[in-house]
Amino acid sequence: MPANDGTSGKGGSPAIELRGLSKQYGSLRAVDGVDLRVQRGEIFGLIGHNGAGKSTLFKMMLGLVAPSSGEVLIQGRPISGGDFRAIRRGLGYLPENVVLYDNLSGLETLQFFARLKGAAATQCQPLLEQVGLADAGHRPLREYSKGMRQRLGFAQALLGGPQLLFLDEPSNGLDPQAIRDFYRSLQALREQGVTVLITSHILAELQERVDRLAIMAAGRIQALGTVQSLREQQQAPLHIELSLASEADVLFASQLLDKQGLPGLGLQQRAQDCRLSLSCPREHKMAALALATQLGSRLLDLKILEPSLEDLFFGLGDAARRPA
Ligand SMILES: Nc1ncnc2c1ncn2[C@@H]1O[C@H](COP(=O)(O)OP(=O)(O)OP(=O)(O)O)[C@@H](O)[C@H]1O
Repeated sequence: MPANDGTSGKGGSPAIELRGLSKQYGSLRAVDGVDLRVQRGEIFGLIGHNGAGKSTLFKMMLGLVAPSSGEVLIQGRPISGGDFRAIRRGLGYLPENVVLYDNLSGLETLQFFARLKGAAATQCQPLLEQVGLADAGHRPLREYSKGMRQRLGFAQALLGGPQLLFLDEPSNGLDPQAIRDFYRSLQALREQGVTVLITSHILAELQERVDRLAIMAAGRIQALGTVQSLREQQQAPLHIELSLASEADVLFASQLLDKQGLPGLGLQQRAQDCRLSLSCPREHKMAALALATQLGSRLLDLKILEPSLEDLFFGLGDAARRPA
């Protein structure tokens, strides 16, 4: 494992350990030699292009798809071993596409899944309340919106109080308030020591909410770490945005910055709203700020923006792209 992957370094067996995990479908290598450790109590994000192998990786970790080679250990125990059923009982899974029966009510649906999972039926009503469906529990699912179905799917994943949660695009169809509530409940679970693996294509949503993440492409992990460690690994430039008093000041500022010739400084003038954006290598941040202070009263405001997860994803270039 790379040293700079932001691993928390907590003791004990990792919640999940993958060793050389691969899955071959005919001539397609859907997952290709993945090594990974996720620590207990981590919220771990998995991102990547369509078909990168995220769901297949999830299904192998859940024991739903047999690996072609490699090994999955859950809390130090192999998922394929004799205690498979006991291990599975400690896992919660929200699949990408939840299959639900339209004629059952929300409560009946949860009770059905509780029976399958061997969980107490008394958990169902409190779980409906937890996901904001208390008032809809007796309505048939054919009357549920997409977001309500997704919330019910989340409640289903929480049945039995799992210590490990696998959530495949859980915020799909949720409105902004529901997304916020959903991530708050993930934080609460994390504080109780629950480990959460989550996939999403909405990178801005994951950026501030995961402890670490892996970027997958073509079945492989291309980058791994905290968002900050990925910024450092990639040496991703910062964005500095200057607001100036007039168009003439924009010109003055860009000439001043140009004259200093700091290497790698990308200048973009937006004269129409008196802004100047710089893409600035990290090591020149202080020099660029020192230059900005020379602008005196011409400078009205200054913002420093760290590269977003989306910037980092696209910064990987071909390594993050879907094979043609
Ligand atoms: N049962 C299967 N049989 C054959 N190929 C499969 C099977 N399941 C997945 N694949 C292929 O494996 C690759 C990885 O698929 P997977 O669903 O894991 O990707 P993903 O990263 O979850 O994609 P998405 O973001 O679109 O959900 C894809 O090329 C897919 O077509």
